[in-house]
Amino acid sequence: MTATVIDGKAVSLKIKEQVQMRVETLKQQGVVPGLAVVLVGDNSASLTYVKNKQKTCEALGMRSDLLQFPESMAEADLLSTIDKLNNDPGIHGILVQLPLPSHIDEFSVIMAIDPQKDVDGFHPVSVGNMVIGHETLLPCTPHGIIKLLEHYDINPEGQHVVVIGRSNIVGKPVGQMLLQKNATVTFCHSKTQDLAKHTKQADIVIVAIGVAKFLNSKHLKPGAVVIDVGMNRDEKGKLCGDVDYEDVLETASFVTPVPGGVGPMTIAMLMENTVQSAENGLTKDKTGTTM
Ligand SMILES: Nc1nc(=O)c2c([nH]1)NC[C@@H]1CN(c3ccc(C(=O)N[C@@H](CCC(=O)O)C(=O)O)cc3)C=[N+]21
Ligand SMILES: [Mg+2]
Repeated sequence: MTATVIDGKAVSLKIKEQVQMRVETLKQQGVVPGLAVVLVGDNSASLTYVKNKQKTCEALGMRSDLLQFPESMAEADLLSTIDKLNNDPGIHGILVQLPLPSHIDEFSVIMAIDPQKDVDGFHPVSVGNMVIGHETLLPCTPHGIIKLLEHYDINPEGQHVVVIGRSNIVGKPVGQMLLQKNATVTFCHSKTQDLAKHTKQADIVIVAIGVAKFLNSKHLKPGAVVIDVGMNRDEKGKLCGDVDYEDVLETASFVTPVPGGVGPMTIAMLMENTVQSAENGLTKDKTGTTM
């Protein structure tokens, strides 16, 4: 039985439609959700992603400011730029494109963003709230993965989830969020002994390690759900994931393609976070309390 291909493009479109409606409602109340994307340096990949985010923002009727600075920008200047955005009432979401040049400390930059506008969900306050299960802006890729599972009625409750990779932007948060949804979660990483022993027990495997076509059917038990967060270039320069896609089709029950799987969901959830932040701001203004 061939695996069902999880159509991230289609699900992301559905989410963007819902965001568009929420933008319309906000506009009737005089609020235009605004996203500021800060890009330091001219790394071409980042430029493509940033342009993609801007295009999507505008297509949904939101304001999108792109602030681009030279690679040599001083950390202090970036921090004061963020401070201005924190205080700009027309900006509800702030995203500083990573990675940053090595002379800039990423942690200080993330810490400088007002958690109310932290649409990446990278700020320690956002991460802390997510881990304890408190209302917060959730990290886009992990949240997008949860939405994909929901859309295909894949209920993580009681399921054994194996996450391979423990980055702060995908591996760690997605495991915590699935724990929050009552899954049994195993975190695997480069120091894990006998990886296949763990992955062959998994009902759901999430791969986010940046190694092209790493995971194959020998890592899986029949019927496993495979979520590929990889974003690599294969020998022909084509975008490919961390999963040997053709090889797992006959073993997995569901698999996400790269491109067209998790990637588009990341963008859609960024849009949703921006609208959510604008709605939070409105609630705060009305009730004078923070969400
Ligand atoms: N502060 C910050 N937040 C981010 O969310 C962030 C970041 N920095 N730095 C870089 C990564 C990368 N990223 C992607 C988002 C969508 C696609 C995406 O839409 N991928 C499409 C393919 C796009 C293509 O064709 O290249 C897909 O997988 O179908 C890819 C990559 C967000 N990032
Ligand atoms: Mg750095």
